[in-house]
Amino acid sequence: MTPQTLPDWHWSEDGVNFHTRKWVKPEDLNANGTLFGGSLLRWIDEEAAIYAIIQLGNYRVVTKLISEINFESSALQGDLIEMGLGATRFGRTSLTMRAVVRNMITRKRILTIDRLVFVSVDEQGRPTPHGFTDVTYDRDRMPREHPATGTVSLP
Ligand SMILES: CCCCCCCCCCCCCCCC(=O)SCCNC(=O)CCNC(=O)[C@H](O)C(C)(C)COP(=O)(O)OP(=O)(O)OC[C@H]1O[C@@H](n2cnc3c(N)ncnc32)[C@H](O)[C@@H]1OP(=O)(O)O
Repeated sequence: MTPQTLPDWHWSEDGVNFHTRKWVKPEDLNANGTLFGGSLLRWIDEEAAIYAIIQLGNYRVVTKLISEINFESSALQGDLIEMGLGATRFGRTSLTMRAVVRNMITRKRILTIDRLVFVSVDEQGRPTPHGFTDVTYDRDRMPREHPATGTVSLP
C-alpha cells in the first residue's frame, strides 16, 4: 500500500496563529450533513472581535468588512477544526486581519478570508484612533474598563 502523504501541519502559517478549536456538532450542520458556513462565519467573526479587542485595547470594536470567503473543503460531524487569525495591517482606526480555518482530521484547509476589517469606535459608535502600529503577543493592551459596568477600573 502506498503511504499516504499528509500536508505539513504547523501551529502557524503565514503569520496566522491557530488558537481556537471547535468540535463540529449536530447543530452546526447544514442539510447536506456538512458544516454550515453560517456557523463557521459566526465563530470567525467572534474570534476576530476578540483578537481586535486584544490588539486595539478597546472593547468597542465593530466589523467593517469581510472580503471574499473561499470555502476550500468542508467538515463532518465529529471533526475537529481550528481557526487562526493574523493581523495584516494597522490603520489609524482600523485593524485588518487574515483568517484561515483548517480541518484537524483531514488536514485540509476549510476556508481562507484575506481581509477582515474591524474598526475601533467610541461610545457614540464613531471611529476612534487606536494608536497602535504592530501586533502584541501579550495581554498588555487589555482594556481596564469592565465591559459590564463601563466604570470599574480593573487591576
Ligand atoms: C462599557 C463597555 C461596553 C462594551 C461592551 C462590549 C463587550 C464585548 C465586546 C464584543 C464586541 C463585539 C463586536 C462584534 C462585531 C459586530 O458584530 S459589529 C456589527 C456589525 N458591524 C456594524 O454594525 C458596523 C456598522 N458600520 C459603522 O458603524 C461604520 O461604518 C463604521 C464602522 C463606524 C465606520 O464608519 P465610516 O464612516 O466608514 O468611518 P471612516 O472614518 O470612513 O473609516 C473608518 C476606518 O474604516 C476603514 N474603512 C472604511 N470603509 C472601508 C471598507 N469598505 N473597506 C476597508 N476599510 C474600510 C477606513 O479606511 C478607516 O480605517 P483607518 O484608515 O482609520 O484605519
